[in-house]
Amino acid sequence: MNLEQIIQATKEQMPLSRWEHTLRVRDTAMALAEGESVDLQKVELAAILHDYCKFWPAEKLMAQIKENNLPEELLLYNKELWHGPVGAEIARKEWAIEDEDILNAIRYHTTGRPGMSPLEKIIFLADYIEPGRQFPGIDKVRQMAKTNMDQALLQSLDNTITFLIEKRQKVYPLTLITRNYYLEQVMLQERS
Ligand SMILES: Nc1ncnc2c1ncn2[C@@H]1O[C@H](COP(=O)(O)OP(=O)(O)O)[C@@H](O)[C@H]1O
Repeated sequence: MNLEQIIQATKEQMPLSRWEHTLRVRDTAMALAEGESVDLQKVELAAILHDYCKFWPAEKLMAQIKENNLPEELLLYNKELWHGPVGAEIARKEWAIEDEDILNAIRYHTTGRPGMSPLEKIIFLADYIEPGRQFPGIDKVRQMAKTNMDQALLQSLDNTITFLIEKRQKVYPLTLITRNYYLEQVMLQERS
């Protein structure tokens, strides 16, 4: 497995604007990783690969979900949720990435999950706050991410859930469970 080959192949999966987003996610993730006990090579690899399948056709993603026995419940929700879990399978099969932490960072970068590792949190937040993102409340999350990643996660999950409710869209239950988990974590931290 060679990073240059992975970079080239990833670039070929997406339009230039999404590749530029990927590079900003990598840079943001590397900055968030400062002072955290994470392997920077893993941060870079997970960031590069996180959107590998983002522009694959829905039929191809659907076939991969079935073929790899991924949760079929995903098919009942927004298509945007499919590329993370499929991306993790592709990273394992095409790029021989066996590191579960990297695979989980790719797998859960859109939905989150309770008990995320530092690497998973970094990729989730970097995707959310990279400098190309512009929406109300983003600067608050950027500030939080510098001092307390759990608080930043909670705020970004709250924002996403509120956004989906306002758009009258279904919320994937794992994201609700994740939000409740991080609310508890933040409340415990505030009490201690
Ligand atoms: N828990 C969820 N349930 C349903 N849809 C969701 C959920 N989380 C995110 N989404 C949808 O996915 C989109 C963002 O997915 P993401 O992987 O971050 O893509 P992008 O990088 O293009 O923002 C949101 O705009 C929303 O429409």
